[in-house]
Amino acid sequence: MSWSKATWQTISPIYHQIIEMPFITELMDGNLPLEKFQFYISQDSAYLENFGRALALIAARAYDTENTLAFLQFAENAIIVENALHESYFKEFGVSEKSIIQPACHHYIHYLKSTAALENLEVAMAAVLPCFWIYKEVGDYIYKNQKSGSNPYQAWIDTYAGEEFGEAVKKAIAICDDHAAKTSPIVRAKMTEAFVTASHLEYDFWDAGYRLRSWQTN
Ligand SMILES: Cc1ncc(CO)c(N)n1
Repeated sequence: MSWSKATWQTISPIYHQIIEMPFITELMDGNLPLEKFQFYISQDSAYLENFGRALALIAARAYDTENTLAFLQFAENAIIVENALHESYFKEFGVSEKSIIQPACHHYIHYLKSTAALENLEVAMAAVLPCFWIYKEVGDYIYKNQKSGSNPYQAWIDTYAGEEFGEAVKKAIAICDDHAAKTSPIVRAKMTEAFVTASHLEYDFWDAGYRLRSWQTN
């Protein structure tokens, strides 16, 4: 079995917990409170900027130009999506400019950046994979199961269920499988561990959005 198939089986319980989260079910039904969506997109803007930086770092470390190019394109795309958040969603949903990076987002982006900088390249690639793959699965799930009628979050839903994102996800999975096949069992196990950790952080990111989890300052 490929590394990616085996690893997806490992995180399957986390994925199933994610699609049952109130953030996801309410987003799907269109009744997620605006305040929660606003919190989420303001944090996701910071996330995407730093996800792009982690991807660019992996691009610089790649073993050949083909993989450098693939990760540069992923990085560029993360920045393009971040720009779209600013251009349309921030205005549409009344989100003000840059906000403070709150705990779940802070944890996730620093995990990705330190892994991209300090761990084996293969492990770094595995750490960023859930950001692609879980979003694709969640995007498709929401798209298929949404109620008919208007949903204020429709444009957001369409972004991640789209074909273009699907192609990028397939490519990222194939690159990880290729690297997993060529590396040692020890590094492969660390790849799996990184994928599991990032999957937990994906869960936590939505959970923080639903609970509006912020730094405690009193
Ligand atoms: C937290 C998070 N993970 C993954 C994606 C998809 O790139 C995103 N926009 N936000």
